Parts: sequence; structure tokens; C-alpha cells
Amino acid sequence: MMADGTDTDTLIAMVLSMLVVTHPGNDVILEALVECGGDARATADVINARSYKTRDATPTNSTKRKLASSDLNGWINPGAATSEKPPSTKKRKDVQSPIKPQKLTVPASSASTTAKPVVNLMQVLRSPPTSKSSVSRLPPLTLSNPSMVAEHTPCTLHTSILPPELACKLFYFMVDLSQSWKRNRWWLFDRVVESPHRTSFFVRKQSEGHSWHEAAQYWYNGRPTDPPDAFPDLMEEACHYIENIVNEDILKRGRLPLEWAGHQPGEKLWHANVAAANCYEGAKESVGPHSDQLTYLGPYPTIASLSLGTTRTFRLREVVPSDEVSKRQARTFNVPLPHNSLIIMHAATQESYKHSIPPQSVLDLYRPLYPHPSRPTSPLEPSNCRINITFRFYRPDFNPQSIPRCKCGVPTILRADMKNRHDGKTDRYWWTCYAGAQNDGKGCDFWRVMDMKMEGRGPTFADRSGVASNNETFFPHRIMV
Ligand SMILES: O=C(O)CCC(=O)C(=O)O
Ligand SMILES: [Fe+2]
Repeated sequence: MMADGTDTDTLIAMVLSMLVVTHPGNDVILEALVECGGDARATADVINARSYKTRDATPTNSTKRKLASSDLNGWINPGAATSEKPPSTKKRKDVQSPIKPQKLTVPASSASTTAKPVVNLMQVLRSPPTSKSSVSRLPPLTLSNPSMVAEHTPCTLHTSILPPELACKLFYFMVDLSQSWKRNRWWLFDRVVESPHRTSFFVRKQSEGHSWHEAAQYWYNGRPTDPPDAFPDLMEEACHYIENIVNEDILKRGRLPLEWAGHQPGEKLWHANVAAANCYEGAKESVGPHSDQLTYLGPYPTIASLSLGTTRTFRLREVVPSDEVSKRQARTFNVPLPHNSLIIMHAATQESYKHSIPPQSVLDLYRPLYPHPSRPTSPLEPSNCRINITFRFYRPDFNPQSIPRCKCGVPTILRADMKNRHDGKTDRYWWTCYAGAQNDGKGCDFWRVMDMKMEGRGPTFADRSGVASNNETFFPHRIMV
């Protein structure tokens, strides 16, 4: 998770959150962002203003209207005769900034309205030109059962994963706890932005000698935090079930060369030593498209994500590598995650896909089976909350002491080169400065390719099996060891 300052989704979310009219479509918002030099506040003002002016609408719920225009110049300046065509968005299906952040955000109320220097946002955001017109567009697909999930994605879905009473108790416990969780907050350009849900970070009691306190700070975008809490007992109990399922699942799959191979033969290869929890209250709370930061997870992590409470849609969309965008399109997969289900994001999910929990217009309330343990005689209360707990294995070879520091003196973050992962000549992971997330948006230009061997990381499956592991000679989806 966590974010930096160049994310399309973040900018769109900022604009959306300031609109008083119905969503005009991402392409329209992006073009308006270009017109407004990347200033989200100004973009929202322009979209709002033009909507009322041209439609004679007032900003009441009853008069909210859908705006649709493919010609943004004409739409923003209906009277202005201009020969300059607005940048076409027809071909833009999957706009990616070169370095992607981890969370969708909404602006803090302090968003400024002053004019900002003009940046050509499209140069940053637009994918390299391609001839996509011949590539057919695939409609979103709902994956409503475990076999569909396994068929279409690198994930597995398990339903009714915990004993029902444990799932219910853990849900109540976490909802109560979540009252003190925080909205993630960080700098984006010149303003502070905030995540549209609450979050918290936990460390397992017996986690092998490393202090994951620094890692916890990075969960909160580099903000100083108190040492993270230990897994509560109910989470610990749930974790045993989850570890068993995850290890069963990964044993059935081939392993990728850079995955952690363990110190001793027979050792449990995946164990959760940290967990991050999210609470989404109501239909509008969300998390935007992102891939999880790999800093402590290392390459090709497995992440086990437990859902409790109301069903929400988990959305997955592949990031098509640059050399394939002219041949195929990404497809959006929607996976409804009911109470007591586990979706396991297996190796290569973070390198190849973005995931999100989009806002919804309606929500099915969760109806608990058991009363709240501390209010056993109260009536059962349906809830509009979803609790998500992602159990994670922070690798011993990506511990805080071994994370490179940037020029600002703070630990860097590790990202995958999602766009070039099939290239074979391009390195696939890099370390970059992350100081800007907290430091008034100002970081340094630190950028270094991650080199497993030079940095002394492992042992990996490649080390064990002798398969080439340098970043130039294997292809994530093609070589299994
Ligand atoms: O709530 C979810 O299912 C996803 C949460 C997530 O992606 C994250 O915390 O990184
Ligand atoms: Fe995530």
C-alpha cells in the first residue's frame, strides 16, 4: 500500500471527491487535469462550473446530471473557437504513471485553490503511443466462485474459511477496535491527502527477532508511529487456519525463482509475521487501484486477505506489459468477497495486477449469526462495515536493516517494474526515495535497481535449484522451479 505523488487514480479520486455533479468519466477528468496543469481543485471547479453553466443545473441531489463529452475543449470553452485539438483519450485504456503508488486517496479539506505551475500531466501519465485500435475491448468479468478466480487470475478464493463463530467474534472485535484506527495520510504534490478508509498494522508476537516497527511506519506512509500492536488473540487463532490454507495452496503451485526458499528444508515457507487491517464503513469507503509495496515482502510475495462483514467487490486488473499493449487489453475482474472468505494473492499478483475495493452505490448488510460477546442479550445488529485483514510474510532477507537508504537518509521503497516485466532486458524491481510522502511532498531522486545477489538476499528458489536468478534472464510467468 502507500502512495507517492504521480498516481493517476489518486488525482482522479481527488477530483471526484470535489465534484458536485455525477462522475463525467475518467477520460474527461484526465483531460480536464491536463487543461488545469494537474491541479485537482481547479479541475473540479472547471468541471462543476461548466456543468451548471451549460446545463443550467443547480448542485442539488435531484438535479445531478451525468456529463459526457469526448471533446473537452469544446466542453470547457463552448464559445471559444480553437483549432487546437484536446489530447485524445480514445486510445487510453490503462493509463499508468511510470511509478505507481499503492492507495487511492481523497483530498484533505485543506486543498488549496491557488494557481499551480503548468505541468503537462499527460506526458507523465500517458502510456507510450500504441496502435491499440485493433485490440478488442473486453468487458469486465465477475468471478463469482473459486474455480473462476483460479482460472482467470493468479489468486485463489476460499469461502467459509474460519469456524463461523470465530469469524463472527473476530468481526465484532475488529469493528470495535477500528474506532481508533487511522486514515492514512501523506503528501501529494502540494497538499495532504487521506485514504478513504481506516487502517491499522499488527505484528505477530513470535516474529523471529526483527523489529518490524520501521516497517509499520511505512505502512502509514513513513509517518512516525508507536510500536505496532501484537496480533490480538482472535487474530492469532484465525491466523493458524489461514497459514494452513496458504501453505497447502502454495505447495500445489510452482514457485518462482525469486521467492523465498527458507533456511531449512521442511520449514513452513509462508508464515504471517505481520498483518494490516482495513475497515470500510458504508458503501463509499474504498481503496483505489494499487499493488502492494514490496519493500519488506520482497519479490513475488503471497498475501492472504481475509474478509469479514459485509460483502464488497475486490477488483483486479492486469497491468499489460508495454510490449504487449498493442496486442491485447487488460480485463477487469470483479470478485465479490463475502464474510469469512479468504482471497490469496499468489506470487506475481503484485507484479502483474492492481487491486482495489471500489466504492459501491448499494451494499448488502452483514447479518451476524451470533450475538456480540460483550452484549450477549442485545439483538443481532446488521452491519454496513467490512473488515479486511491482510496477513503478510515479511521476508527475513528484506528486513529493515537491509533496506537501502536514500539521500534523505530514510529507507527507500521497493517497486516492481510492472510495465516491463516480460522484457527480459529491463530490470524488474527498483528502490526509490519515499521521503516525499511525509516531507511536504519533497523527496530526492534516489533510484536504484534491486540486485538480489549483490545485496546478499535470499535464499531463493533460484539459489536452491540453480535456475538463473539475475534480473535479466528469467520471466516471471514462464519459469517455475
Ligand atoms: O480490503 C481489501 O480487500 C484490500 C486491502 C488492500 O489492498 C491493502 O490493504 O493493501
Ligand atoms: Fe493492497
